[in-house]
Amino acid sequence: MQDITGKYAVITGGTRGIGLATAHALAEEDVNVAIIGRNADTLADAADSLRKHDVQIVALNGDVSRNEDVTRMLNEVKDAFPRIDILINNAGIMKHMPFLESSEDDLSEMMNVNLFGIYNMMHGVLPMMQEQGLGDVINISSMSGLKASSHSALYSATKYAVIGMTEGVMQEMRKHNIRVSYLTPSAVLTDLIGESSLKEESMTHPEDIADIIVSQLKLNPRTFIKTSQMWATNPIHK
Ligand SMILES: NC(=O)C1=CN([C@@H]2O[C@H](COP(=O)(O)OP(=O)(O)OC[C@H]3O[C@@H](n4cnc5c(N)ncnc54)[C@H](O)[C@@H]3O)[C@@H](O)[C@H]2O)C=CC1
Ligand SMILES: CC(=O)C(C)=O
Repeated sequence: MQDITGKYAVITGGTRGIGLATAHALAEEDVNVAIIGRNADTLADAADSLRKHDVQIVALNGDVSRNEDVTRMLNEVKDAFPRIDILINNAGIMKHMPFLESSEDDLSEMMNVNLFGIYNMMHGVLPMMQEQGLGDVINISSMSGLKASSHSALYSATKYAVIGMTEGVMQEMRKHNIRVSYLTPSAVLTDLIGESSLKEESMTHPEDIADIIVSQLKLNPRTFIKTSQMWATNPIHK
């Protein structure tokens, strides 16, 4: 295992859910963390909650689907951090609806955040990691990126696309000692899925995904887990 103390991480969608839990877990490991969020107030609250850890915390306000925001935010990171070792592309949105009731706007809204957001972030960060000759990028897809279900056709399309893009980028980056991987969680107890038919305690919690991310980052840099699926062990209906 490697020691990740003192590394520098950027987490998109770090203001709540899986992103915020990951920010806390990394800060707990003495990793310096920059979080990205669209809402200035929630971003400030999340950053304040992270300041109990004895590491550098940077709050970046912007929308990952807007390339100009990503360029500005990465310039802010470069002013604060000497390098970026870890990029967690976590920001995502989900809309559920029957396919025939969906619109092109629904599709482009989800594509813009879930796919172009990751594209924009990787375009900005990977050249820095190539120069460093090391780095970790973890993209959050979903079980919906492996198997679509009724009313999730558009969301699934974005998450399948994340996997396709990640697989290709992974192959290009290995020779630079950059580990590019993706996770496919199933239902996680966050605001994104809203009311669930499952008992909360029996579901996967955001902290569980954060634990997996930290474990993967601690692997010796010569090895990585290309992808992993997370399931609740024994999901129980209410
Ligand atoms: N909760 C679940 O059951 C599962 C979630 N996922 C994925 O995990 C990721 C995180 O999801 P949750 O923590 O559940 O969601 P959440 O809704 O609790 O948090 C999403 C975060 O992304 C941020 N965000 C959304 N759009 C953004 C944008 N355009 N620019 C910057 N930040 C933006 C939000 O402000 C928030 O901080 C998403 O990509 C989601 O698709 C995957 C599988 C299961
Ligand atoms: C929300 C999501 O991505 C699920 C349940 O796979």
